[in-house]
Amino acid sequence: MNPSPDSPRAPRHASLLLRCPLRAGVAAELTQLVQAHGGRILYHDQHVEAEEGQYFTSLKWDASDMTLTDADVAKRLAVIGGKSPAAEWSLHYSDRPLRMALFVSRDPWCLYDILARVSSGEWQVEVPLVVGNHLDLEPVARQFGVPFHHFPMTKDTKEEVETRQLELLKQERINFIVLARYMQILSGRFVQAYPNNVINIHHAFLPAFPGAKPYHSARERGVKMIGATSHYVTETLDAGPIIEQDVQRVSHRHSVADLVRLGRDLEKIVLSRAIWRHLQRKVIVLGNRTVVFE
Ligand SMILES: Nc1nc2c(c(=O)[nH]1)N[C@@H](CN(C=O)c1ccc(C(=O)N[C@@H](CCC(=O)O)C(=O)O)cc1)CN2
Repeated sequence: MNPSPDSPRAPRHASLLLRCPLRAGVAAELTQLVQAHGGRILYHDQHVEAEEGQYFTSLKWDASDMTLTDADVAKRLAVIGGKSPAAEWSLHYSDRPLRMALFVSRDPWCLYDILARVSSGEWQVEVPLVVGNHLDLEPVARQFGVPFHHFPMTKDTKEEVETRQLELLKQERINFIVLARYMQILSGRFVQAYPNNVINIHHAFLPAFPGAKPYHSARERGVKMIGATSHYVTETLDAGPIIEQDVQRVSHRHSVADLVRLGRDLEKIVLSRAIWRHLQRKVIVLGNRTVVFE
């Protein structure tokens, strides 16, 4: 169905994330770049890490009537941000949705939650594929009309399987990957192919209880709170920059099965908040920490 000629054109929004060495005037230069060339600022937030001498900003504007080309905006940002390696920035336009791959194993709740948010239109993102190391969740992907790619893996086949996975992700122009209870440890090679673009949900309040079976460890420790943590994936297990966390009270009456049941809701909400912030271009990484704008 084609929109009628007089239907309102969707606005074209630009979202800038920038980190650069702190210097006077950088905020004014960025807002001036937008406003002097037809952009209308919709959101602007900033943060300074004084000790590291770093400036961070999240700037969003309506670019529908910009008088500069995207390439010219990028060139001027490179000058403002500075060419030093200490600077990094990304500019995303709303008419080019990000492409997200989902990696799963056997646990379905996070996959259902994500696919429901995408299929309902809550999230403007493309999900070209689901990758699973087991076939359990193929029916879930099929239910939402998303191609499922089965990559069974053992320690001996991991390198070869990851090579095929990376080829598929490149072929599908994937921008970032979500590990939705994916229970395989990614190699350093894989992680380096998507730096700070692999998001994991760990079912514990990190740094407590990293690794497999955190609910068993929590029960054994007799905790009075369980938690969930979403973080960018690094080669070191469950040690990447934290994006979002939350907790839930528990007591001696809760078995491991109870903790798993109570933890499911935490995992879904924490992972969805992290994905939403990433989609909104609100997360910048500094070392092993993040700046997460509202
Ligand atoms: N490079 C990384 N890969 C993965 C991470 C990560 O932080 N860095 N997070 C995990 C998810 N996860 C906990 O949230 C987790 C998954 C699996 C295991 C584990 O030990 N699994 C197997 C070993 C599988 C393998 O060697 O690949 C096991 O139980 O022995 C621990 C934690 C996802 N990947």
